[in-house]
Amino acid sequence: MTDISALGYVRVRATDLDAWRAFAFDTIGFAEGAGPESDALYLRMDERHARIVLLPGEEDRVEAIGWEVRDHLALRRVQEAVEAAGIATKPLSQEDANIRRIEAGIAFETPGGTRLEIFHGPALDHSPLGTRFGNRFVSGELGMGHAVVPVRDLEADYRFYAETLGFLPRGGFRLPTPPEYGPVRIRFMGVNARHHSLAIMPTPDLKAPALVHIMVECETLDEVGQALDRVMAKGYHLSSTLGRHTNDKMVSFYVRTPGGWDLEVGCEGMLVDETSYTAEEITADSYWGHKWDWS
Ligand SMILES: Cc1ccc(O)c(O)c1CC[C@@H]1C(=O)CC[C@]2(C)C(=O)CC[C@@H]12
Ligand SMILES: [Fe+2]
Repeated sequence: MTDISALGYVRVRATDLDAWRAFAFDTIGFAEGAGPESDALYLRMDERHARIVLLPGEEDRVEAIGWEVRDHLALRRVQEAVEAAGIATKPLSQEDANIRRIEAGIAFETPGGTRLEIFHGPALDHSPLGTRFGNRFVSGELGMGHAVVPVRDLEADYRFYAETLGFLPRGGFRLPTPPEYGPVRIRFMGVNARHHSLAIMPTPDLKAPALVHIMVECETLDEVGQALDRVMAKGYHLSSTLGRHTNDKMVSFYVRTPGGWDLEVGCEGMLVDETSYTAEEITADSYWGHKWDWS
């Protein structure tokens, strides 16, 4: 089993924080968290000070994906494994750890160039979670949700996540590419009972680190439906209609964030029992729904 226990946080650069404010707090129902970086926006979902951190920037891009480990021993094991794979790691400075409200962490890049941070010891925010609509998120030991990341060389990153970091393969989905390309798959990977905390998507023309989507899970279908109502009423671009995925059984919709990537808002995700699970290939993304709008 992997030392990585959950998706902890995502830090992104954002060009339009006012748009993010209206989207995150008034539409989706994140709570506003507090933090030391002036002008940054902290999206809170639970007792962590923030799960998504939006930093003012010249462009919209992902800065780092933070993966949580149990303690400093696990952090050291991950660091040794990454170094042994020939990838240099850097400890986060005390200042960087303070900013993230964590005890300690390291940073490095995957072979494909995604910046990862591995951390332990998050400091908790015990103040009541003031979400605008009284909505609740499913996180805790399942982590904040999942991230889907585009990678140029899928095999290289897939092997790194699986063989070096110990992520568990949780199946794939073949993209409808021409047969002469050979099989091209989105790969799903998990680190706990959440079906996937990460998916990597082959993107041959990728130029800079990016995000395809982040998924957050609501406690109830009503919360998802109410968020969908608000998204529609306010005229956000619905990237995909409501539907139920075949692998994690999640009922979700996708909305285009002010950052240009999608937020997947879901509920009813299944829990994986590792004693009996085998990684499967799904042949449809959904049982129903999920009609994509690429415009
Ligand atoms: C298939 C699937 C199952 C569970 C998920 O949480 C999930 O995000 C997906 C991916 C959905 C979707 C897809 O399968 C085809 C390619 C898509 C449309 C993308 O380009 C982004 C999301 C992808
Ligand atoms: Fe997803």
